[in-house]
Amino acid sequence: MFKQSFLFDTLDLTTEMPTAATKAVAGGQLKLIRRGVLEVTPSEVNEATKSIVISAGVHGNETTPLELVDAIVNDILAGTFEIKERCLFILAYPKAINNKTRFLDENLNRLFYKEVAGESVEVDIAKELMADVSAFFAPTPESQRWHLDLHCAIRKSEHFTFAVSPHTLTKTRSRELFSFIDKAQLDAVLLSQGKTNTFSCFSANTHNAQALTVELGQVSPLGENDLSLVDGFNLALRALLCGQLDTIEATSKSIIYGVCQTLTRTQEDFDFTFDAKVKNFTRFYKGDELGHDGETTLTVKQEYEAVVFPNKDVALGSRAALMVTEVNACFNDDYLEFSLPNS
Ligand SMILES: O=C(O)CCC(=O)N[C@@H](CCC(=O)O)C(=O)O
Ligand SMILES: [Zn+2]
Repeated sequence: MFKQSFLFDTLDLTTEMPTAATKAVAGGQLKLIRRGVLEVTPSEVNEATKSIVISAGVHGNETTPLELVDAIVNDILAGTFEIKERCLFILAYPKAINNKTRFLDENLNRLFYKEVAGESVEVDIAKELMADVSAFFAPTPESQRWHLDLHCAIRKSEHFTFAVSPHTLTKTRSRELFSFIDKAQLDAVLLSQGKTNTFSCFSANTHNAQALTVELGQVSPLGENDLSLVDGFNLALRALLCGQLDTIEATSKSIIYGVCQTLTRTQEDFDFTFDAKVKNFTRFYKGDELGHDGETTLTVKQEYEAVVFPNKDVALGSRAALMVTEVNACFNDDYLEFSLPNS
């Protein structure tokens, strides 16, 4: 089906990819929808079959997920790994991956919303990917829809792996999804409180999918990743895809944080008080000054707030950091509910 592999054929923009090519494998069929978008269907599909989107490469310099996905597809083709759920594997942004940069014109992972407009490479990609995911989820029960959008963090982190759970008004934080987070040995999970127009947010809000952005360590060049550092995640992901998640024991509980502030850059004159190389989840305490946005001083409001994804140079109107704090969460009717301290 591929000259080299799903990943390296996708990245080889000098060669056409035979869209709609199919290949039967033990226990299913692979169908190349288009460059970078591969649908794998198990031999048996019923109401209980999950439909799982696994996306990687939304940011071109985040390469661990690319290597994990390529290894899974290689094993399916080799017949050594048999999926039992419907899967859509996406390698989202070949040009940025080849360019070894996060994006070319603008951040693709802020463009996943229906009314997206404008002229950029990324807007076109976002529209195509939303259409691919919508087509994949269309014939399926909402309760069986999952989307794991795999990323890496730009900076070092107090938590090497963590997930971001997008905010929705529907039941998209299931006990099963959070059991997966624990079984995948993700150190932490952030509960968003507002729309973020990310890929996982699109699937959760538009298709009521159980969806996460997953951060798998720190960015490094393709082929230079130590995949052993995300073994726990890889094993749980593979167990999920072959319907054997219940064979995986959770050896620890992920710490649950709530997003208590989203710091947005609205002014040219924007800066933080802390060093640009600060680790994700570095803590600041009530009253601490975090920085300024024009004339507005940014301060800590909770007893403590930990900073995640700080980037003072984002485009005006974009998210410059998330501030999070630990929350008490519980499951009500098998869906997670939480409240911020003193809320
Ligand atoms: O390390 C960073 O600053 C960014 C890493 C990354 O790409 N994270 C995602 C998170 C998306 C979300 O909030 O769900 C992003 O910024 O797009
Ligand atoms: Zn990313």
